[in-house]
Amino acid sequence: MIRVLVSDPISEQGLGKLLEAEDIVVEKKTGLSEDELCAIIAEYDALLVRSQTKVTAKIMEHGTRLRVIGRAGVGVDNIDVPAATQRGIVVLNAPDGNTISTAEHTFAMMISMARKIPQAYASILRGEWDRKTFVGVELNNKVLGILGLGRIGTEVAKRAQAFGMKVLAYDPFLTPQRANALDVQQCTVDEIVVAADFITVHTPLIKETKYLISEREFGMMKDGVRILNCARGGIIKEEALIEALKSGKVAGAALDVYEEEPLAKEHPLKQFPNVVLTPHLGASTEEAQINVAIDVAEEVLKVLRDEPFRNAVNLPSLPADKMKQVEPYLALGENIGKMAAQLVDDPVTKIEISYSGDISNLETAPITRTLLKGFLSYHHGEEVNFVNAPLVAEQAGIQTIETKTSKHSVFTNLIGLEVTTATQTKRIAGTLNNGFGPRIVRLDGYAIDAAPEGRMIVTSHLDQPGMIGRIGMILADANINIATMQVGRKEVGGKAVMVLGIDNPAGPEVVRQLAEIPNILEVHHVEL
Ligand SMILES: NC(=O)C1=CN([C@@H]2O[C@H](COP(=O)(O)OP(=O)(O)OC[C@H]3O[C@@H](n4cnc5c(N)ncnc54)[C@H](O)[C@@H]3O)[C@@H](O)[C@H]2O)C=CC1
Ligand SMILES: O=C(O)CCC(=O)C(=O)O
Repeated sequence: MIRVLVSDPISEQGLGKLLEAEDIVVEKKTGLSEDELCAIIAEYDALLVRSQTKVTAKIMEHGTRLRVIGRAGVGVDNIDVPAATQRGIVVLNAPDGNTISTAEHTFAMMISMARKIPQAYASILRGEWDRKTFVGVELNNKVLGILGLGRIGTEVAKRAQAFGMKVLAYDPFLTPQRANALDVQQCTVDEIVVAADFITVHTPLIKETKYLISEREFGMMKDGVRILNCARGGIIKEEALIEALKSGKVAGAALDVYEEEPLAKEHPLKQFPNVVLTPHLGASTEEAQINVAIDVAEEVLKVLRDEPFRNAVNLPSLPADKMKQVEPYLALGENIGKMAAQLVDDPVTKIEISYSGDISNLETAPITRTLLKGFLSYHHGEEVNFVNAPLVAEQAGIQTIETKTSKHSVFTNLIGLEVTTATQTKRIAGTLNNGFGPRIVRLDGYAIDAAPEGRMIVTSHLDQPGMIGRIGMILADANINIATMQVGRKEVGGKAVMVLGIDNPAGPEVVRQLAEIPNILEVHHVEL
């Protein structure tokens, strides 16, 4: 039985697909400490969290069965993603489901701040009827600066335009065409900081965005600027914001996220009457919580069922149609990798993977990963998977190079692998042949045509009379039946290769006898 642990409150309605699956047991245990999670996590194949559970390396270390961690939301800063990658655990998020909720919350915060709605409401509750203190400002004709024009930033821009605001935006991935289509003015961070009446951030918290708005930026801003953060605490430096509020430079701030959450009971941000604070509520709508739960449950189910999935944060993400195009090549890539691993005897320093012909137009990253997995798992075993294969290669000191050429050779598509060790270079190439399935078509530059499957004896030898007979005799004496045979050579009497498909395994003794045949240069037993 597959077991899934849900360790934060996640919409039950959204988890439907997981709850209905007959081969899956879903257990909900919320509010657990790190130690409590460590004690039980070994029983589960998947862990689903929102933002409360901190999924640490220690928890993953105990999660020996863990294959996937699903985050019902966007930010994965509560998950130690490098530790998950190292362990080959897929980390998934649900990036789309709470976009509108967070954009709407940003807008609710902007209007609340501009019109002092929370402050006015509190005064009414105190029994006052004060119509002077709460004079606000309009959004109409104001300049809104958006840092980070991704999913949420874009939705905020659209809403701001509907309110008559002029939108300036900075995002390193914003193209002039997209800026044009969204009717936003593309600017630098500094240009925005200088010109904006309102500034809102919608980036992830990463090295490049930590303290994106700091003392220097506050110093450049217009007097009376208003600041919003509904993304992540730490994009705006709180200490600098507090100083700018004290000096009057900043006329208002609206914050949903903080450098430390929950916000401390006595936090200095609570002393300002012009600051609106919410406790990380951007995604807290009924709709968003159902959406993110549906998305994450569907994706986790796919990982558990070995089906293609989309939203992994520690894997290259591919749209479903692009994934479909590369899927037929995955098994070929994995088998090329596995075969190469069994044809070299000493440590590998470099792996070069080349794609030529039609395949070069595809998103080949998943094929590269499966090929690396096939190669590395021969020595590293089950601990290497699709997620951690590039990392395992890097940690093993193997340089990985991927090249592409759209030129067709004899084949319309060709995956080539060149593996370099201190003493040799081994080359294998395979193709996906319409109607014939995957074939190995080159071995060390010699033309062959072998199905990458089952057990094989692969030799390199001098092309001399009697070679095939001698090899056949030794295999016959060991009661090993030859199912298929492929020989490749470039010239009569020169070097040649042979690939024999065999029906039963050839042990080390048989391989030793084969290696002793005169003019045999190399013999390998390969099992795919
Ligand atoms: N308050 C809440 O409850 C919620 C907060 N969030 C947070 O909102 C943020 C944005 O989420 P999405 O729009 O879904 O993400 P997204 O990935 O669609 O957009 C982020 C954008 O930031 C841009 N970016 C990266 N580095 C940048 C830099 N140095 N300067 C400017 N832009 C940069 C990226 O190019 C990207 O377009 C994330 O931090 C997410 O965790 C998301 C949902 C709910
Ligand atoms: O689960 C939540 O409410 C937090 C949402 C959030 O911050 C995110 O999705 O990045």
